Amino acid sequence: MAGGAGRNAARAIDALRRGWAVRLAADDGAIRLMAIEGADAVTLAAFDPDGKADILISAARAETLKLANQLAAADPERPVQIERMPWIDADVATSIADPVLDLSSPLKGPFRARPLVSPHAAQAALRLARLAGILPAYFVSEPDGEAEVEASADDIAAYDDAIHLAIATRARLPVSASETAEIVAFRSPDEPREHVALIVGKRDASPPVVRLHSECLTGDALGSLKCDCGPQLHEALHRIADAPWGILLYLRQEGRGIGLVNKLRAYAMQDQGFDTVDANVRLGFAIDARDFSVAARMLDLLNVGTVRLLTNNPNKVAGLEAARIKVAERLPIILPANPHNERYLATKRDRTGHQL
Ligand SMILES: Nc1nc2c(ncn2[C@@H]2O[C@H](COP(=O)(O)OP(=O)(O)OP(=O)(O)O)[C@@H](O)[C@H]2O)c(=O)[nH]1
Ligand SMILES: [Zn+2]
Repeated sequence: MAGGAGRNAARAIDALRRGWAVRLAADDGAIRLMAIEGADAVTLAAFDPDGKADILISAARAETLKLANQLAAADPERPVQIERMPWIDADVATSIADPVLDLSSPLKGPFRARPLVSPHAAQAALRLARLAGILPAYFVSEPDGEAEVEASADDIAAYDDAIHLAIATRARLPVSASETAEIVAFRSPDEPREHVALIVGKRDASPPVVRLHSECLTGDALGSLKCDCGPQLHEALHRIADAPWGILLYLRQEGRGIGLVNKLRAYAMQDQGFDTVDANVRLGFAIDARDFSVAARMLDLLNVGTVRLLTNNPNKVAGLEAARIKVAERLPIILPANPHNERYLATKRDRTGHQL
């Protein structure tokens, strides 16, 4: 989709992060949005001088706000529009948007749900929030004639499609696990995240040992003990180095695809007692927002059709196979727990199907 669609989605992401209005169109209508995250009295007055804009949130957030009994069909994918009350200013809206604040700012209410103007545009809006790495919560109004940033639900749906990903460059990269490794960088004209592959060992006809590693700044770079990412990354590199050959794909899917800031919000929720699954859901995201077709595309570009996959996650196997990469073997990668990640690992085992 290089070109128009990518440009529209990129502009919409940029606009939302800056607190600017976006007009989002779908086959069933159009809406005008401003992210609640970062909104203040001034930006809100500019977006909505009459104080009439409603609020758009995820179904999960609506449930926490005790709106579930007002929803026609309890569809977890369907966003919920809350009627704007005079007492909902930018600060109250922020407490509606951000579940991390629930303990410190008990919620006002009651809230009233209203029919969605355009359910498809509203759904695209929530997807756009994940792509922008912001909370899925907006001020929403009917579009007026003003020229604004405009995007369509189709633009948003196509945004992180890996189809235009290509190899940008490659170079020798000696690493502690292997002095002869080669790094390959991938880039897409459609979106800014640059994925990399580290190829270790001498390529032969056997299927390589492959690790799909999703970015985790806290675990990979800071030595976080809350997850198993850092030790898994290093173990994977050594296991690959011990094999005839292999590839580590470093995927820029921070926080299982919700971005660093939202992951840290999920951590704040975990500080309040929620587990990793409930924290994601309460924020208004899927339990796992990753799409592994990007990894399949990278393997295609490296002319690899069959892999031996280092993972405990059956969804990674299924994701590759759905994208026509054959997984000849799944190799477990299990590391000892520590007191800080015990519960996280147990949740992966008990609630997300990890084979641990
Ligand atoms: N949203 C969210 N993301 C997290 C949390 N803890 C870790 N992550 C992210 O989860 C991802 C972990 O990815 P992987 O280790 O590749 O995948 P996995 O699903 O655990 O599967 P394995 O291949 O078995 O390790 C990284 O993107 C982390 O940033 C959390 O509590 N919340
Ligand atoms: Zn991690």
